[in-house]
Amino acid sequence: MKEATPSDQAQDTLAHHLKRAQAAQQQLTEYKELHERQIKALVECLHHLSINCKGQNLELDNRLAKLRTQLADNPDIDSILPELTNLCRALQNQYQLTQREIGTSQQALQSLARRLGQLAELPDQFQRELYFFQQDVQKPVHTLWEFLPQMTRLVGYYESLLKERMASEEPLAITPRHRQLAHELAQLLSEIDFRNESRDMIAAIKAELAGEISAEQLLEAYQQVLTLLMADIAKEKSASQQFLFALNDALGAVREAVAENWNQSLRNFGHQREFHRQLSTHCMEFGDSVRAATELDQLKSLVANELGTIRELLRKRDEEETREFARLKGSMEKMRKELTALASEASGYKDQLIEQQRLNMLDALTQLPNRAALDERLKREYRNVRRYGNDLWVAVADIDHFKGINDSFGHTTGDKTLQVVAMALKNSLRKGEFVARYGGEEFVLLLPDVSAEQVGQILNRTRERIKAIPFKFRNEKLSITISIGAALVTGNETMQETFERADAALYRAKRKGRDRVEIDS
Ligand SMILES: Nc1nc2c(ncn2[C@@H]2O[C@H](COP(=O)(O)OP(=O)(O)OP(=O)(O)O)[C@@H](O)[C@H]2O)c(=O)[nH]1
Repeated sequence: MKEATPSDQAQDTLAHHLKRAQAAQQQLTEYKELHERQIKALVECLHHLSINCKGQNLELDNRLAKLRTQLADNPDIDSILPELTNLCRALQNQYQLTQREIGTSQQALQSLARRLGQLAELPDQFQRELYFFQQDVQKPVHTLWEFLPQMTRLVGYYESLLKERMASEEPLAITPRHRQLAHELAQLLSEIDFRNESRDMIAAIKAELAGEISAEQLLEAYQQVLTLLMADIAKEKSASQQFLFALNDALGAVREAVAENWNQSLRNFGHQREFHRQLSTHCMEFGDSVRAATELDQLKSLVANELGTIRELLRKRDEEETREFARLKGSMEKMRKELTALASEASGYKDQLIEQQRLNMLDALTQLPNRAALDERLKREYRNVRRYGNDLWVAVADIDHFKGINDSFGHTTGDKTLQVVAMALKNSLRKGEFVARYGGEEFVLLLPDVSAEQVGQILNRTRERIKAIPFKFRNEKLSITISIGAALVTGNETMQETFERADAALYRAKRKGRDRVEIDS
């Protein structure tokens, strides 16, 4: 066997190294491919993760979007390392923030659960569940996913309780505001004058408003009153419409009759002219014939003939005139009837309007002038004060402890008391004086041309008179008293200012023990 030369040995070594180099090269290529696959998978994973994290906070969103762009452009980990470091910091901050938020929300859930537990008449089972929930909600949770079911649970409790409460149809609680509204509606009803057919219903609503009314009943009362008011307005509107239609028809008929008369007059005028023409032709012909006649007999016969013709003409004319007169009479009669019907319609409507106007100025319960009437009267009186310097006293009278009468004997008794007091006030007036129901149990008196001394005497007399009325409620004898505050109108103040002074005097009278008159000085 031939011995290997050094050169052979060197060649073998080289071949061996070459092989190893190739193997290493192969390995490197495989490693690079693997690395690229891993980077790709990592990039994809980061991409999905970043999309999943989206929406937590703006800064994080911006960083993730930047990272996604960098990874898509150049998935070189070295170049994105600084951004990854920033991102890690932002994620850590976000985690801490989420923890804090979850903690706060858990506290809120706990407080809501506590408040829910404080509601009256909760079923035992519900109370128990709520207790366990409050325990659970105190345990720490680390992610939103752990927290969300807690929230859902509490929402479920609220929902089931709501369903149960709604099913039991518990009435809405009545608040002081509801009571105030009921009172205001009752007062309004006293001031409006409804049609006779609505009065029973209004009385029933008033009685309901005076008692312990529920929120639903109050709403229903408002709805009923609105419906009645709408019906009244509609009736009023239709009455006016009917009157206008009747007026229109009557005027149409009158216009026709006038036109017919006019045409008739024109025809008459034509007939008259024709008659005169015929008569004058005959007269001329007759004159000619008379002048031509030589014999007396001829003349006689001519005259007789002519008289016959004239008589005939006059008869025809007479007949025609009789016919025309009858026609004219008929048409005048028709017109007269239409006008009479219209006049009676108009007068009915006028009465209705006057009655409505009167009712609008009267308080329905006491039949005293109402606030609108008072305003009108005050304007007139104030003008007189300004123009002639007259004295005018404004007095506000208020029944004492009236609420007590309503509360003890009922609203209907209260209403009757108001009527009696109103009548007494009205009867105490002298000529030129005025009283109105101002609202509720308050009345306003206007006393012109009296001195301060006289006004005190007059008002005290009225007060005593009312006190002396022998009221008897459920066999209990009672005397009703009133307090009065009065103020003299001064030339340069507004009505409002005088009223305020009279009101302040009334308040003083109440404060000083009621059943007295206080004059603003
Ligand atoms: N019956 C009835 N009561 C009314 C009417 N208008 C108002 N009221 C009642 O009048 C009462 C007025 O009460 P308050 O303002 O508290 O005064 P008061 O009880 O008269 O007491 P003082 O004025 O302080 O002496 C309320 O209870 C009203 O409901 C009405 O038209 N009819």
